[in-house]
Amino acid sequence: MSLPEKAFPVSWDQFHRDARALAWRLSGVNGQWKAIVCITRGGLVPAAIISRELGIRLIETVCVASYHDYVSQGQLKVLKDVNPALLEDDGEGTLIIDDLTDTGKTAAIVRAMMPKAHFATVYAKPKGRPLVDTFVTEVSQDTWIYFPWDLGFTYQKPIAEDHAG
Ligand SMILES: O=P(O)(O)OC[C@H]1O[C@H](OP(=O)(O)OP(=O)(O)O)[C@H](O)[C@@H]1O
Ligand code: HPA
Ligand SMILES: [Mg+2]
Repeated sequence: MSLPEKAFPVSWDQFHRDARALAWRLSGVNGQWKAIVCITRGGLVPAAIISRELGIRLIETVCVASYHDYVSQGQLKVLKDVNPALLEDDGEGTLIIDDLTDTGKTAAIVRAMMPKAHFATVYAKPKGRPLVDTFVTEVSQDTWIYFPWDLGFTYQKPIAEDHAG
């Protein structure tokens, strides 16, 4: 297993600001969303922030798992489908939320369930970007985003020591 070249660590504060920025963008897209479908587990945190900002109280989940460790993506498994009531009208008026899109495979599976829904993520990498309607920040494909719920405080070597032969 090889780690991606670049690291993009995100603090709670930064994540809150970025998720709020996503809510601002979404508020300009549609007056009123019927419901949020959040893709667990990563979509749970931005969905909480966006539901608060946009006053959306109907929250549904679709449970998808794929990454077994940091980098390698296994077979995608849908552990729980969306409530069938939300699949009527092909998901029109529904907002799908995830923390990020990377290869776009998760987005493609969930989009196929609700083709008319609006798909939004906080972060996007180039391969997944065409599958997302609204996002806030793009990072390169060779970057790994470290979310605050996966991090703890650790000692950081000075940059100069990293470069020393
Ligand atoms: O665009 P893709 O290459 O499909 O990757 C993006 C997905 O990968 C991560 O979820 P993961 O499956 O690791 O599960 P988690 O949300 O429970 O951490 C992330 O939260 C996205 O849902
Ligand atoms: O860059 C990432 N960070 C965290 N989880 C992920 N799942 C796919 N890509 C990523
Ligand atoms: Mg996820």
